[in-house]
Amino acid sequence: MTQRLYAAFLNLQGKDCIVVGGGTVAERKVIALLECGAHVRVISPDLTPHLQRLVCGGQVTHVARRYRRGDVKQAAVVIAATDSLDVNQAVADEADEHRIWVNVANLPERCTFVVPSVVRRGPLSIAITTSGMSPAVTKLVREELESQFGPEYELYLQKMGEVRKRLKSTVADENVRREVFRRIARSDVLALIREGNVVEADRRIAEIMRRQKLT
Ligand SMILES: C[C@@]1(CC(=O)O)c2cc3[nH]c(cc4nc(cc5[nH]c(cc(n2)[C@H]1CCC(=O)O)[C@@](C)(CC(=O)O)[C@@H]5CCC(=O)O)C(CC(=O)O)=C4CCC(=O)O)c(CCC(=O)O)c3CC(=O)O
Ligand SMILES: NC(=O)C1=CN([C@@H]2O[C@H](COP(=O)(O)OP(=O)(O)OC[C@H]3O[C@@H](n4cnc5c(N)ncnc54)[C@H](O)[C@@H]3O)[C@@H](O)[C@H]2O)C=CC1
Repeated sequence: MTQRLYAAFLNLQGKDCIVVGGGTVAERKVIALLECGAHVRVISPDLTPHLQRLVCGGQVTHVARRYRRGDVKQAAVVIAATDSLDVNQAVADEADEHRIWVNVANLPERCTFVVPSVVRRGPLSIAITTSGMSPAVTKLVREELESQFGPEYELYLQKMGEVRKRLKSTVADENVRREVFRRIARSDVLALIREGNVVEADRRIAEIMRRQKLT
């Protein structure tokens, strides 16, 4: 049976992350780390043109040589993304010794975490994994979800977040709060935002709150 993976979202803001290798796979992982505010150090004798630009722009630190034992310590996560099984294995060994979470691009069985495919719509993040069974299917599922969950989720969640914040500080009864959130979620607010009818969406939210005597 496939190993069941525990799902979690890491807060890597300001955390040091090490990526060994500077090819296309490393590039994809580096971009995803930067988008989450991580400090990234790439250890590789060469870089893709895009990684090179990130180094020139100061967004990424580059150690321009091959991996050496001793490179992997004091990092939040390590990604071994070279095209060599031996090198990636050595990186994984060192990470394991230091109990650092490690992702190994070409050895799924050595990953202590795998990188999922992610659909992002503002604060909504949907992560997908096939537990290493088929990245091609993972990508396909992402594309399907992207067509299902459109850009309207960003504004919708912003509004839900505002209502939630307001009610948490003004309505003491948790059951009342839960009922309001449930009603908004089951209403046509999302559909109205999708149609671009934001004024009507706001009106609908206000109406639901009024019915609960909250405004
Ligand atoms: C275990 C894992 C480790 C990890 O990297 O975390 C892993 C491992 C491997 N991937 C391989 C191949 C491909 N990977 C992709 C794409 C992605 N791979 C990603 C994650 C993962 N890949 C982790 C498990 C994810 C899960 O559990 O589902 C994604 C989701 C995230 C990301 O990398 O950012 C990103 C999709 C981004 C998107 O949404 O588009 C494509 C598609 C393409 O390129 O078009 C292909 C070719 C098609 C195919 O092989 O299916 C190979 C074989 C190489 C070979 O054949 O030798 C290995 C090694 C092996 O399996 O041995
Ligand atoms: N996990 C994933 O999502 C995927 C993984 N892969 C696998 O990942 C591996 C990497 O793929 P690509 O990025 O396309 O390869 P690539 O050939 O584009 O890049 C390899 C990089 O590793 C560097 N490298 C080699 N030896 C090194 C060392 N000793 N120290 C530091 N850096 C070193 C190279 O200089 C190069 O920058 C391959 O084995 C490939 O099969 C492929 C597709 C997807």
